[in-house]
Amino acid sequence: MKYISTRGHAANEQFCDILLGGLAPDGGLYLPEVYPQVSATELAAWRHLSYPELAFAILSKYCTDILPEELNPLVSSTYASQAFINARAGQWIEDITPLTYLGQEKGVPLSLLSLSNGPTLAFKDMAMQLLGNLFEFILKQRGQTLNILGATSGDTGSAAEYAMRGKHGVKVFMLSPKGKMSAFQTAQMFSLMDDNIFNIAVEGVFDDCQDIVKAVSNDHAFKAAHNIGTVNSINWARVVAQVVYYFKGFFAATKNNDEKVSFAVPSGNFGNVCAGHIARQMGLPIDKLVVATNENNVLDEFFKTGVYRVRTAKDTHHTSSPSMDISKASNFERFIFDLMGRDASKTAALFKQVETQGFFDISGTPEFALIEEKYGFVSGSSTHKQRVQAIREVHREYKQIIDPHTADGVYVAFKYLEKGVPMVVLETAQAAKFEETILEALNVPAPRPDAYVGIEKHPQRSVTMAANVDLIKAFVHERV
Ligand SMILES: Cc1ncc(COP(=O)(O)O)c(C=O)c1O
Ligand SMILES: N[C@@H](CCOP(=O)(O)O)C(=O)O
Repeated sequence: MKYISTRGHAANEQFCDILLGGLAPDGGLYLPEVYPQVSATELAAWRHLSYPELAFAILSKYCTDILPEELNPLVSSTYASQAFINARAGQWIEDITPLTYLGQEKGVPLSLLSLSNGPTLAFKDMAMQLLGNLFEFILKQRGQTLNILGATSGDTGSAAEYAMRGKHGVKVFMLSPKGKMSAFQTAQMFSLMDDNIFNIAVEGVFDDCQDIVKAVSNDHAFKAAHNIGTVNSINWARVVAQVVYYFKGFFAATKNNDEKVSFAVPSGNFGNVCAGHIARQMGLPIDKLVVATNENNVLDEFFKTGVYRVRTAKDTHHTSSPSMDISKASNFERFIFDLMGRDASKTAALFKQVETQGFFDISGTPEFALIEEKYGFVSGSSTHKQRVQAIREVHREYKQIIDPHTADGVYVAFKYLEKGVPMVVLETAQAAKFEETILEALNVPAPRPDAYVGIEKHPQRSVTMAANVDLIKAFVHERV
């Protein structure tokens, strides 16, 4: 399998190279040159696979430069490991992503696909645990080291740091927006004292952090001299690992492969729902992909109007679903590339316009007309009040405590219920990570795994820096 850039000016690469490289050298994002198709026979055979077996079946279509006998143990040691043991009840969750059936909403089966059973209690662990093992394997094979520069709005950071702790030859430099993550998320990252982990609190918003990561990656000389890699969903490996649970969720929500399922996906950087788009392109019978945003509704606005208008830091809201406080969704470019018929020059022109004018407008074009019909995308957004209401409702009706991001998904999912199509909401984090909002909604804290009781009181270590590319580069340079 070869990988191409959405901007069309980078050499085609193999999986292991783009895993280490992250952003393409022309500033684009990598995608496979074709999406492998899953035949009806294959889909029938996959229905009964365990999570590690399914992950291997899917990943072996993409990681073609890793021998199957090497990939299989990496995948099974990731998804059959102790990493997924602690999350809820202190037991290993064999399904890894269990589906919880909530009930019938307006005659439609409604379920939660629980993705937060990994070590940091958010869906990012699903891909990040695999990335940690893949990095270690490839770096050892090549005798190289890697310095990861990442951006987080709360969950990618801790998932990456927990996955890379103690990994030989890997250092992590993680940028987060100062004071904008929940107390739990902050403590989870900043209480790590490992020598290979550096937490940098940036005076700005998540988009400033992501811009810095992209600017450093686009400085090819610096990137090469400092072995810079990335763990954000800029990195294709993150997205492809997330494709697996759409298949698992589909099988769990249906009895046979003639049925269809809709997925509601709490969205910010568009990585999670982009994985759903890839699964659909591979032939998974997905009806709708429901993009749910919070008050930072850039994506909702696009899917409703065809105008993609990014916001400045000043216009980015600090909300109670803070991990989705994103106004420049980096993976969106992958979808636009597909929507534009994989025309890299059109894609590059649109994102050039975003850089220079802050928006593009494809309303009235034949491509925009295809979005729902051909690609199944619909969208909605929620406010703080609506999220709190959704948390209360799910607790009252179904006895489940959901986190505010999942609540965004539930709220928007209700608008797209369709007879005969089960609706699966992706549960993207455990409620314990957002105690303040849970207390506001339910007056009781969400249960926490033992390992996290009192984490906010642990000593913390981080440095604060201005949102300045040169300062961050100097910081990295001094430590690698
Ligand atoms: C808990 C949670 N929900 C939803 C999202 C949004 O996912 P994505 O950025 O892949 O759209 C994030 C962050 O990415 C998150 O941490
Ligand atoms: N919501 C994320 C932001 C980064 O997204 P990513 O999927 O591109 O890593 C976070 O919690 O950090």
